[in-house]
Amino acid sequence: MSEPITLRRFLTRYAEPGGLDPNLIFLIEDIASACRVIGNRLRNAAFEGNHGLAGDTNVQGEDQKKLDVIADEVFARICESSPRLAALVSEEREDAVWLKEPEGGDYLLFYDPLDGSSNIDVNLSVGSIFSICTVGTDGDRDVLKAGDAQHCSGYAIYGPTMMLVLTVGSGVYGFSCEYGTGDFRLTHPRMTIPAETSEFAINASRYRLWDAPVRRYVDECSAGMTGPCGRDFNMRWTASMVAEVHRILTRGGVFLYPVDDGNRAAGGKLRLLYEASPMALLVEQAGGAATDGHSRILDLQPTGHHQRVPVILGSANEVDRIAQYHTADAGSAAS
Ligand SMILES: O=P(O)(O)OC[C@H]1O[C@](O)(COP(=O)(O)O)[C@@H](O)[C@@H]1O
Ligand SMILES: [Mg+2]
Ligand SMILES: [Mg+2]
Repeated sequence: MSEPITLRRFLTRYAEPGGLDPNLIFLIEDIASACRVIGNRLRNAAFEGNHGLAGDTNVQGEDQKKLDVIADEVFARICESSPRLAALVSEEREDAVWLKEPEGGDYLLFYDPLDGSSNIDVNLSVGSIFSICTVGTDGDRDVLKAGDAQHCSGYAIYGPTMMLVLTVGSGVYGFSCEYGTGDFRLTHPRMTIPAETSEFAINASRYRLWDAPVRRYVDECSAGMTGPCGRDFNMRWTASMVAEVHRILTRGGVFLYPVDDGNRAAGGKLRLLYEASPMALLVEQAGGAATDGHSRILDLQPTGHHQRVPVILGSANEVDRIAQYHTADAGSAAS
């Protein structure tokens, strides 16, 4: 039997023809260790009294779960000693945490320590999302990086199998955590998203709040065989972006968290730096597409750490169709 491809073996031998920077490998391995620890803390949460609210709100005014706080601390504790990591930028912290005086080529780590945390208490899949960029020049403390500047992005999914899924800019690879050894082993090489799909994911309870292009898309999908699509669609909503993206990377589909009348003032629901950009890189690397309805997500220039944006991602043909509906709607509003 051939030797298993562990995460380390993949990163050192296969991830990039010329070899990845060893300091990037150290950082990705630190992230994997943090995710392994978070997975264990989730598994033992009931015994350790870690279900429920922390009793505080985060910078965005959201109630923090105890495990949001724990996962954030685990990420920081394990990754902060990574060589050449200059700053941590967390969804749960108001400001970037600078670990050293930044030098050109140092790394910046962006993370959502626990995504989909409303699912913890009901024991459904949650995840952690991460993204890595570099410092431009010595002393540069700018962390507002556009998605195209990412060197690596990925997520851990804490589901029936714990997995780490990542891209270092050339394809998407999934590693399953082996029970017992804790090793992440390559089980899903070159994950790809089919261009066509008949499955969509959206929080349909917000129907009354949606803009016309989103309603049009969902109405057409819901009309199935009798509508303009000429085929039936399936719908899924887990309320955990990691789980939705993982499903899309596995069997295709489209995910929408659009701007609507309920979240327009905030700019949308999902965060650009910790959720939209990392997932958009993965989705594009798997052959899919990601837009805010008007622009490619990876082209968006952040204006703030915790900026929120509309997100539509997944199978390329469906994402294109939804983007066309937005263009047509903007055109008719202008005329
Ligand atoms: O509550 P809703 O409208 O279903 O929103 C669910 C969305 O919010 C999120 O849970 C936000 O992430 P956090 O749990 O990190 O705040 C996404 O994972 C998910 O797609
Ligand atoms: Mg999240
Ligand atoms: Mg979160």
